[in-house]
Amino acid sequence: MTYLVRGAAPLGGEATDLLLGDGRILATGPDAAREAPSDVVRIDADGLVALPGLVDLHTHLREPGREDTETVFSGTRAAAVGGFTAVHAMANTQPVADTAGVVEQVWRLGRDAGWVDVRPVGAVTVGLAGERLAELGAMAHSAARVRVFSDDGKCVADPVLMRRALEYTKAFDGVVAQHAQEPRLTEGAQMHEGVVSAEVGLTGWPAVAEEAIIARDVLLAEHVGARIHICHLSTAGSVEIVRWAKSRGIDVTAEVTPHHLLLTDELARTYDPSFKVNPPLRTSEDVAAVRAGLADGTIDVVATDHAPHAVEDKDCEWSAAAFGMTGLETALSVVQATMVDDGPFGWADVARVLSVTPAVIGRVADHGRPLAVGEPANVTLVDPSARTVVDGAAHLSASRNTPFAGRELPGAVLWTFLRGRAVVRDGKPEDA
Ligand SMILES: NC(=O)N[C@@H](CC(=O)O)C(=O)O
Ligand SMILES: [Zn+2]
Ligand SMILES: [Zn+2]
Repeated sequence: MTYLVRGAAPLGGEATDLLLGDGRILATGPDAAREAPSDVVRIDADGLVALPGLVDLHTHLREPGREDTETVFSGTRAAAVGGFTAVHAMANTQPVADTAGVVEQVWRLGRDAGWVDVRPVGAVTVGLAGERLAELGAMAHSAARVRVFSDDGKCVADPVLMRRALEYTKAFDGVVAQHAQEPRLTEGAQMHEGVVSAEVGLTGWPAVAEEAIIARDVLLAEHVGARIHICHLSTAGSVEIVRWAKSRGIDVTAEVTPHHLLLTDELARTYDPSFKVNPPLRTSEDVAAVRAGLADGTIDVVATDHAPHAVEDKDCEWSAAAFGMTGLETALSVVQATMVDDGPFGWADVARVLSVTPAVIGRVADHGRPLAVGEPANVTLVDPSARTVVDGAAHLSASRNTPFAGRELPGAVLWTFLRGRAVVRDGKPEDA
């Protein structure tokens, strides 16, 4: 199938036409209509923004092990509807993705589902237990070609193991993505430690638990000469540390989640576990700092940390509930709300933090590329003028634990093309 996308604005710039076919962008501008075959499918994209397909560095797909909450199929279908064309599948599955066998299984499931490209993340340590390094090289050299390694959900707390992991991954151009949480400082913690935790009587999680690990690890990365990535950075102090590390030339990148760009610990007053997440929602000062850090490039990317959970693990009292929120289907809207409509970003900046840079960090070929002739046709068409009230029941994820339910958010993904194939049309997955 060949598609003629008429009048879309690439990266929010001047409107033009795009001809997509044979998996590639075949032509742009006046050439597109001229070169279109007679059976071309025309898409009126007036008022739509064209972006390179989004790339998520941090997605929990839950397969193998918790297929009741998400599968590779359901999660990648939700991702496509959210405008993504590639996702990194986190390693905290059951069994843990700590062998070439498991990462190849996840990679194959992703390929067979066909919604987005799935890049499995390999665990840093066996069973995420933080004791022995997993077979990092075997995962890197497997069919899944793992480049991102993370014990996400758990911190690689042992500095000797962290050092070794940085040394090994450097050898094959990989990166360790650290879930920065000093475990001794967060025992029993339920939410951000501050005024609100004291008032509602929940055990607090101090900002320093995150910041201490980031400070340690950027220094370790400098010592070893390796690159390092920081998962879901959430505090003003963390932004300062990463800014300092970058100014020193340390090869560090960092991500922020949509929920940490928009929500604060005030929401814990509701005792609604939809707002329970790791790291916890922080203060409005932290939200301002992560927005500023994303705006000035200290924070490189937005990553969803899509963390689906079963109803029984969320529909219970706060302290018994699981940590985590879904995010694939709302990420672009939250970035538009916080950084475009209410911030300094243009659409080229959105493409940078949600596609171009995550593809570079994850070493994902064919994604985050310019919308130019000859490039792979991984393209997302967005209507920035749309307004939607979020309804978890309408989401395609197998889980419903969105923290944005009932909120009106801007923007809607109308079309997602994976290598020229329309996997989402008019906002719906192609099989619907
Ligand atoms: N973010 C969360 O609150 N939970 C994640 C783990 C993680 O990202 O640390 C999960 O796997 O549920
Ligand atoms: Zn994490
Ligand atoms: Zn996570």
